[in-house]
Amino acid sequence: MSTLSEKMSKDADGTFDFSRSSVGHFSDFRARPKLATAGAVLSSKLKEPMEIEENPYEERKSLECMEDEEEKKGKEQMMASDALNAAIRKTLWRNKIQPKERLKEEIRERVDGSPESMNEANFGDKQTHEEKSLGSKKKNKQTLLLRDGQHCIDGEKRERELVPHPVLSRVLFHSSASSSSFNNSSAESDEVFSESEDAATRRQTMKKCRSWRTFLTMMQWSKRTRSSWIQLAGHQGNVRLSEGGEVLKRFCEVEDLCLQALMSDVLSQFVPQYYGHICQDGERYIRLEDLLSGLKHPVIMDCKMGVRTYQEAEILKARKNPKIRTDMYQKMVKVDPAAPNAEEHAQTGITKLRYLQWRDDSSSTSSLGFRIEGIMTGNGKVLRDFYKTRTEAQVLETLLSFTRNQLFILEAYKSRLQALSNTLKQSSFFNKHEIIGSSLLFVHDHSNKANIWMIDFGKTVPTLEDVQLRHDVPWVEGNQEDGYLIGLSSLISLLGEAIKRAGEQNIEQLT
Ligand SMILES: Nc1ncnc2c1ncn2[C@@H]1O[C@H](COP(=O)(O)OP(=O)(O)OP(=O)(O)O)[C@@H](O)[C@H]1O
Ligand SMILES: O=P(O)(O)O[C@@H]1[C@H](O)[C@H](O)[C@@H](OP(=O)(O)O)[C@H](OP(=O)(O)O)[C@H]1O
Repeated sequence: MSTLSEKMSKDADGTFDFSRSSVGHFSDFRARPKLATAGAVLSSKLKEPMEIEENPYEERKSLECMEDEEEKKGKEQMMASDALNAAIRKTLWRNKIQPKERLKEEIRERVDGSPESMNEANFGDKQTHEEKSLGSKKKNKQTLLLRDGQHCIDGEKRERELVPHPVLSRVLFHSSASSSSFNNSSAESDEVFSESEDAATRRQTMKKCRSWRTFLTMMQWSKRTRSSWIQLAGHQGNVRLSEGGEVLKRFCEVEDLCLQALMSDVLSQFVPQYYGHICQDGERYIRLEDLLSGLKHPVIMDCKMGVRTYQEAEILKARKNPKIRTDMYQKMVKVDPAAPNAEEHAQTGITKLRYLQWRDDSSSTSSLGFRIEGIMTGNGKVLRDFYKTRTEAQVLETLLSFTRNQLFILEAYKSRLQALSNTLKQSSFFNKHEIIGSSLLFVHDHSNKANIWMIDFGKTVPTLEDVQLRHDVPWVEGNQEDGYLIGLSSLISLLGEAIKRAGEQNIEQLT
């Protein structure tokens, strides 16, 4: 089995030229202060605004659409404005804060007219707005309000009924339906500007509308980066990106309940924002924030956490009703023809439990408490062959290749995991759940933005009343331990080792 660096070095375009990248980034690193937390690392990496040069045509086109000089000036000023840049950067790559604080911040932003409120609307807040809008506007379609306020649109091809911010909807209307500039006297405007508003207030609001439009134009550019969205691991076809930019995942009640609980837990800052459900063509989906949003050429790694990937219930099921799976036998033979025993060869089948246990043992799951499921490199190459990446040395090599020895990416990842470790200690969700088959999604891009998120709660279940999990002790049947913290501490220590190795290599290359 080849290591990741071997696989990468096979790339014809030489994208992964370690010597070049290492030297460059080392000097970068030396110039930066040592950053203590992921938040600090991230904010220090968010200096670069969106890559406007990516779509010069779009920029020109949108500028042409602006009719009056004032508007052009407004746009230029807005583009130069630090505040907007900060808002966009934050929108593209937010460093999450607690939901309550977020809600307060959003309310403030809405009052101030900041564009962020559009993209990062709090679930409850957005929901209320959607419901209100749905109630007040008589739509020509049947809208069913489901439990928890989620809505499901019947007989309609649209993905969801998202009603944006009132001012924003006006901007959308104007920018999409007509190329004319904003017109105070239009019927549309009348809905936005109440009769009691004086001219000054109107002017003020118009200014905001323009900033909204500028923001939307810039969001259009960021949308371009979506072509690099990918479902890296898991059941293929289970997860996809909607037209509206949300991640839609096939509905699973177990996962849905977890996500709901997580939104009000301290762990929410490590979990994609959950927006409820949607029904589409008779299929139900969970709506999630896209963690790759705004990233150009994202580099991703999916690590499945824990010392086992099967629930105790699956053991009981396998004993009671052993179902022989030919597909799993075939997958096993493909990786290791010698893995099945004589009986399994004879029946050309194995049970799912046998397959999952074999997967755990031949990868680093059983020994290190996590395994690498897949990696997408910056040039879009997808690597999923980590079945036999088991030892610390193999994982370390893979981590170095994944990050291309970039010290500050490694540092940011390590800090983020340390923050996760601290937060897990305070989390009541973590305290009360057995977390099986959940992943950590590592994401960074060429502009040095990096983050790690918890995803996939399809096999995460509440523990029984009398069970108190530690998460850091070995599993024996019946103790329900998942070994999540074993995996986390292995990852942290391997990242520490990778930082050391990358530093040494950088020094070697400099001397
Ligand atoms: N919110 C998200 N934003 C961006 N990408 C995501 C998001 N959620 C999932 N993905 C992508 O989809 C992949 C699979 O996600 P997930 O693990 O939730 O699916 P799954 O089918 O339940 O997996 P499994 O079969 O391992 O249980 C991830 O590796 C990631 O690439
Ligand atoms: O990654 P691999 O080697 O392809 O193996 C799959 C992986 O273990 C999934 O986690 C598992 O789904 P669950 O997590 O839902 O159990 C799936 O079982 P399935 O084929 O029964 O869906 C396996 O096929």
